[in-house]
Amino acid sequence: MTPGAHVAAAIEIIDRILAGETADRALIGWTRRSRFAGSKDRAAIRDLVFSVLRRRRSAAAMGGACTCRGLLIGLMRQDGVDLGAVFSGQGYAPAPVSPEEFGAPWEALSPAVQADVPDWVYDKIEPSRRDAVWSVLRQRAPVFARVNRRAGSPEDAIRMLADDGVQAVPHQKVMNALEVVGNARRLKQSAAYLDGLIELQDASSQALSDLVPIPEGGRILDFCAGGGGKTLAMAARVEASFFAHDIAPGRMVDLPSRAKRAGVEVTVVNDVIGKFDTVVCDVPCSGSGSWRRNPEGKWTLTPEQLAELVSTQANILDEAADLTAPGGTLAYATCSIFAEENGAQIAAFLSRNPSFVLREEHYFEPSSKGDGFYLAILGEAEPAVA
Ligand SMILES: C[S@@+](CC[C@H](N)C(=O)[O-])C[C@H]1O[C@@H](n2cnc3c(N)ncnc32)[C@H](O)[C@@H]1O
Repeated sequence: MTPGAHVAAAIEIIDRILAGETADRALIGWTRRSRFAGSKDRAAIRDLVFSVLRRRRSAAAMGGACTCRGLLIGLMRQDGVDLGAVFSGQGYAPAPVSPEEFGAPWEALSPAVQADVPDWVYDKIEPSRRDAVWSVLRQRAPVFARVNRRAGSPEDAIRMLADDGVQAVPHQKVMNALEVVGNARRLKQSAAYLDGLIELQDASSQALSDLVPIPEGGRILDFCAGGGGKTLAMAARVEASFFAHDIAPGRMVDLPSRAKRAGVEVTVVNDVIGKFDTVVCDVPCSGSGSWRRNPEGKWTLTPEQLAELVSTQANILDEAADLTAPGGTLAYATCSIFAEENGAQIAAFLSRNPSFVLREEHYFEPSSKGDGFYLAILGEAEPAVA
């Protein structure tokens, strides 16, 4: 396929997204209808679609309209692509661009439009963080893998991946993290992945899992386990009894097979009984720290939804506090960059639960080294001896 045909395909897919389909569904549908496209074509088209979703506001402004064609024109203008070469009208390429289709130049866009977030979201973080955070979230996310140290070393993983044509390098700061720098789309077919030597996991998510205190031989509960990314990362670190719970048990359906592949034991529990030495709450949140991976979230989040999430998080924390053994640890995590889901949520929890203290707090800003996350390590004070 030519670059023009890639753009025509992206226009078709974005048309469906604008009509209400999710990006993943629209991409899968296009792939099914377009058997002629090879894996490199599919990767190039996916890249265009996700770039538009990340930069939707500025692309619409520069392309003169929030239509599928306008968005692609705006994106290409931003990237300095020769529009005449791509929108050539030749073969499968889209029709040439007329001067009326040009929107505003980059310099004329407001800061929130350049940041590619809604106005109310733009104002939510302090001015000193805005430029760095919003510009990172407009970019493509790096791909990270976690090396399962029970199965081998980072060097083993890099070698095995290279044998399958996947290039990876060690992460500068996170011990068992690799950045996949070439042929990431082959990762899930690689022997290193299929044999349980690596898992796909963001580097900040790995760093956060490494910081949760896990006593050897203790009872550890992942209260919002979802797919189990953090459960598996913690279980790879220490010998302890791991329990996974989620209000939506269907989300944990792959966890037993993933645990088996990784050579660790995790018990899935629907009814949580007893107390635990460590309770981890990786709560549902705005996902704002990982919006470059899931860019649709930044356009669909509303202030009302955010308020509802904050209230759900508070309820989960209170429930999890009751499950924490005296002297135990309650770890609270989000992939959010907003204060009300992070530090302010914990301050409110501490005022409701004076028997807990804040032991550690970690902020991970979204960057080339990982997504945005927050972690609070809380401790339940030992009851005083009379
Ligand atoms: C951020 S995701 C967890 C991701 C997961 N820890 C991982 O690393 O892959 C949040 C999870 O919380 C679950 N959840 C929402 N409300 C809950 C509740 N009241 N109790 C337990 N889990 C809940 C959701 O179903 C969702 O799977």
